[in-house]
Amino acid sequence: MKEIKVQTSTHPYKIMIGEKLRFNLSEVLSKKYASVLIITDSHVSKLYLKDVQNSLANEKVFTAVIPAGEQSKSIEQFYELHTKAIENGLNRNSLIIALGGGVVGDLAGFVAATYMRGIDYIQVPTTILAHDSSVGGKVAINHALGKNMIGNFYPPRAVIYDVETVHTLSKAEIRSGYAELVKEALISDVAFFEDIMAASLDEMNNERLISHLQQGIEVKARIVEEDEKESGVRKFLNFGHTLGHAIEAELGYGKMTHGEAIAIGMLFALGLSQKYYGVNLPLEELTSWMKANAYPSSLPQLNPNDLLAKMASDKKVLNDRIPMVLLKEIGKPETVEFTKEELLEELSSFLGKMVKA
Ligand SMILES: NC(=O)c1ccc[n+]([C@@H]2O[C@H](COP(=O)([O-])OP(=O)(O)OC[C@H]3O[C@@H](n4cnc5c(N)ncnc54)[C@H](O)[C@@H]3O)[C@@H](O)[C@H]2O)c1
Ligand SMILES: O=C(O)C(=O)C[C@@H](O)[C@H](O)[C@H](O)COP(=O)(O)O
Ligand SMILES: [Zn+2]
Repeated sequence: MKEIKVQTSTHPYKIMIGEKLRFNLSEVLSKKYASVLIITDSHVSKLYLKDVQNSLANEKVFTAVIPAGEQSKSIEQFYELHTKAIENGLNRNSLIIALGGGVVGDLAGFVAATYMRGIDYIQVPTTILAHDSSVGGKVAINHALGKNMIGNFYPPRAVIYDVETVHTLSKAEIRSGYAELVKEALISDVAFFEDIMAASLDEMNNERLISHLQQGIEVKARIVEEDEKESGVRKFLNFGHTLGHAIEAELGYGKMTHGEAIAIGMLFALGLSQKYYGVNLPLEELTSWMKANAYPSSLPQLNPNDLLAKMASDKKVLNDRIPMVLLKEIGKPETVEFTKEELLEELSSFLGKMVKA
């Protein structure tokens, strides 16, 4: 097992990465809790809930199973989970366990952040994407007008990542998770990026997968330690997200996976970076890799003005300009502000190509 420590303003926590960790949760909990509520979704419950329940034989355990999918990051589901917590008598000495991907992690983390003004929770990620979402304490639900609009920064007590679980993911979910690894590579390290580009998602060997997950987590953990509340370098973790989030909201949550939307957002951000800095970036290499790995290469017709309106309500926006994370080169991200008019031209041309592709 590998351990990565994260220091936050409220408390430090450990990310434990290894195989079969889901069978030993009790052993890694640092304290005894009055009760535990495991929140998971309808797919993950069938695969891993029993293992986790059995590993907590000495605790009083309740479970809540939400419908799988992005639409569960909703105010209604949030309220239902609070009802469940109250009905089961959870108190300030109770623990919430988020067992699943980023949807469960973001939602359950936000329930933990708000139940009785905040109780402990741990992340037990089961998707590749959740190497990112389980670390850093961003917890949230969506609003029809924007992604993750209702949330908080609320770090978990621990992240227990049993990497064996990702072997049951569908190809679409592997793709989605790898988009965030590509993001972490692009903002940090050319060797990491090239190692991903050299791999095929269909033939990924376990050792390489674990190495990518560990590298991605290291990148994320170090950024979060430096800037937990996103006033500076944490914005770089949003590379590809300004457009990606707008696409998710415009298409309707869950129509495209988070990672696929972010992958499209990264292509846009790379093209914009090339033009803005007059540099060559691996836009073609990434486009070919995405094609080889069956990422969506086209988009339904979307109105650029509607997308821009969503981008203008992004959390990074502080005035009437839209901050975009760009790359000067791999590992050298910067935030650059654009007017809506400047972005409209770029976006219209990008979307034109995506619709035709
Ligand atoms: N908080 C953050 O820092 C952060 C970072 C990145 C993404 N996110 C959020 O994460 C969400 C996306 O997370 P996700 O991609 O994990 O989606 P998800 O949680 O919806 O999981 C994807 C699908 O895979 C299924 N699944 C989960 N684990 C499985 C397993 N081991 N085997 C088989 N199926 C499994 C789920 O039931 C679901 O159908 C988005 O809402 C995004 O905004 C948050
Ligand atoms: O941890 C971060 O910071 C990120 O930006 C990670 C992103 O991958 C993630 O999708 C996050 O939820 C986006 O946050 P938001 O503040 O743009 O909603
Ligand atoms: Zn993301």
